[in-house]
Amino acid sequence: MQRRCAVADPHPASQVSLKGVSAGYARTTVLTQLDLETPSLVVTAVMGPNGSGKSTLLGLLAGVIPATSGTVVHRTAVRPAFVTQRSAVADVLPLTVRETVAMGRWGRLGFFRRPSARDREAVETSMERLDVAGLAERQLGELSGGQRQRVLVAQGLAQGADLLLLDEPASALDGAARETIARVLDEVTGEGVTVVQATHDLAAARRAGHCLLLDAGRVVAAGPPADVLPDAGRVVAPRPPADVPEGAERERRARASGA
Ligand SMILES: Nc1ncnc2c1ncn2[C@@H]1O[C@H](COP(=O)(O)OP(=O)(O)OP(=O)(O)O)[C@@H](O)[C@H]1O
Repeated sequence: MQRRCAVADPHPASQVSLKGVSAGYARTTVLTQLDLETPSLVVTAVMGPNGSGKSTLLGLLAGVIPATSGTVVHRTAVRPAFVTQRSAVADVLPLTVRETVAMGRWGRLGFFRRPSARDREAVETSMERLDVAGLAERQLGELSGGQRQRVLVAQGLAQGADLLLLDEPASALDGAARETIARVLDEVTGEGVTVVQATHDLAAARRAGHCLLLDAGRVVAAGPPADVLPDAGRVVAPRPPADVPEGAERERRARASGA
């Protein structure tokens, strides 16, 4: 496989281009022969049923899961910010909210450099935007799931990357906090950031500029939400058990519907 970072991009409209990409884990191939583009400076929503490969795709875009074949071309060489639902480091260290968000700057600081005024400003601004500045001195471990989720998004934002990858950023949130995150994601696309988020939230996907629908590790639809989301019910609906042949399942449904 090839991972290339090009500054003079032949496809400036794409933040990341995948061609014939397969990827997965030690004994499992999850993503199969993916061809896709994530458009620059918009929010892309990645949807699909449980196990369809959304998190694996984000890991691939983040560079933490290698492609086993195909090419992955990033528009720039800047390291993407990757926000997962849990942070392994923050889980084991007794960190305050401010320290957790400041971890987003570590990649820029190197080991010995002290945070500059710009680093501190990025941390404070990110906390304010995600509405967690009032929690700055609290320990991360004392927060509710929704507060914690917003802190992790603030950490991703503080990194200052041009590609922000989020794995179900709103899963533990109430309506107001969802709105805060959705608004911030919209805003940052106007500030030079491309956003890709995996989500089961249809409202978040409708609001996105671009949608990718995955099923069983393949892209089954891609495009503007209005074109892609009518298919969401079909793909998100549970599939028949693997051992039931398709024809038998069709007959079972026909009998159940009285047809
Ligand atoms: N660390 C891992 N090792 C081996 N297999 C994994 C690992 N993580 C995920 N998988 C498998 O990869 C497949 C895709 O998982 P993935 O987490 O990418 O799906 P998803 O669409 O994000 O699911 P969900 O909606 O439940 O979050 C699943 O079959 C899962 O069991």
